[in-house]
Amino acid sequence: MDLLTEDQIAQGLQRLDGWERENQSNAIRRTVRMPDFLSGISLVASVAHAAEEAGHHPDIDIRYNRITFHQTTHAAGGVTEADMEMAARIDDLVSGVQAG
Ligand SMILES: C[C@H](O)[C@H](O)[C@H]1CNC2=NC(N)=NC(=O)C2=N1
Repeated sequence: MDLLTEDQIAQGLQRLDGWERENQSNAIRRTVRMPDFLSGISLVASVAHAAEEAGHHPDIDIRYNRITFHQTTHAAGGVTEADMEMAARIDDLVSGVQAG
């Protein structure tokens, strides 16, 4: 899959909710704060199932109730359309459960 240009990434971010460019790891990321640890883990489980379905997987950092999703295409070495699609699926799942 083709890498997106920086302009394409910037345009894609405008259609997503709370995602930002992460230059160090050539990814996009979103941090979500959940009410507590276990609701964060439930969100991660929902995202994990969606990722399996899509065949495309976020890197996930869990710190108590704060979950950061990083999306990059390892095989391409950067951000692709598959990352934008997975980010949108994560947004849908977060919208269903998020407290703030
Ligand atoms: C064979 C399989 O499709 C690949 O290993 C997929 C799996 N999920 C993946 N997820 C992400 N984020 N990047 C990849 O390059 C990737 N590769």
